Amino acid sequence: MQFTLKVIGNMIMSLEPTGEEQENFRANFKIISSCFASLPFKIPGTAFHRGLKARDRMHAMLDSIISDRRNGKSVQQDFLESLIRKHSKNASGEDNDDKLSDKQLKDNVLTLLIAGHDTTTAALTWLVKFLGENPVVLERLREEHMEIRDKREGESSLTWSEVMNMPYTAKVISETLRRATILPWYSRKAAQDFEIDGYKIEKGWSINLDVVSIHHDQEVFKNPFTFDPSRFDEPLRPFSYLGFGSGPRMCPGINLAKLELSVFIHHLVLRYKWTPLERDDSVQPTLVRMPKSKYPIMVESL
Ligand code: HEM
Repeated sequence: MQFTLKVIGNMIMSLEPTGEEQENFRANFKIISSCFASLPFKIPGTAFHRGLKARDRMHAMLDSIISDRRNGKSVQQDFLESLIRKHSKNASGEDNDDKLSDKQLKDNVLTLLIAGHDTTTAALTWLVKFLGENPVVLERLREEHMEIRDKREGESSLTWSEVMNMPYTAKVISETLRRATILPWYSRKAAQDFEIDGYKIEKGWSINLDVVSIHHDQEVFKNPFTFDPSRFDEPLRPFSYLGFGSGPRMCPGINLAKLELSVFIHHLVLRYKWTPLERDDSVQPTLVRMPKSKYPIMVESL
């Protein structure tokens, strides 16, 4: 979905939503995303090599954007601006030890774009699919948003306090992330030797969590394959829901992602109805779980 790249590109670095810069950016971004989990062979012709070349082109674009910001040619109020002003090394080199070099700065921007784009795109796609398949949930969700709209005075847009007060929407988002499990695994390093189900794990080993199984554990989630946001009415057992991970490495984009999803839901359910064009439940076996068909739909105004 181009929508999420436009939103995140705009928030992080005020990228124009259309035009040549956005097109180049999107083309390179697509190459990087598609070879993200490829084997690391730096040999021309491999996906990894293509990814490195695309990253270099992205760095060159960022170099020119950063230089325009530093010499005052472009002034913005975005994440990149605060990285440049507050967190990057200055030319004098004084008091710079805890600041980012330009390469680190560019890598941070790319990390946020990559980590924040495909995940949110997948979440939106699953959301549309689950809502389409669960008309009762969709109706209740629509009621919540109609109430918000009806209470609003005049033509004003969605406000921050409205977004913060969407209890059913928050449960729908959590249930979407549970059922879909956008990131099916991620790893941790064992801090000490331990044993689990008879398997010995040694300190320092990398452990992959099987989040799909955790999210479909019958003991925690009754009828785990049913889409049921009311599961989140009561607090769950700790570590049984890991839609955004947990602990110090938990997703730092959690609030941005929830905001994007809530705003999208608001406009989607108030304005549109949709029907799927393909019925295929298989999941694309990539790092970010996505319906294989990308879930094409036909959309009509309500
Ligand atoms: C629905 C959308 C999203 C989902 C489902 C999601 C999910 C996750 C998960 C499961 C992790 C691993 C957490 C862990 O190891 O405990 C993660 C890490 C991360 N996410 Fe997200 N994420 C989303 C959106 C975003 C956005 C919008 C951004 C940034 C703009 C972002 C940036 C990151 C980064 C940088 C990490 C690595 C954190 C670290 O290793 O310290 N994510 N995300």
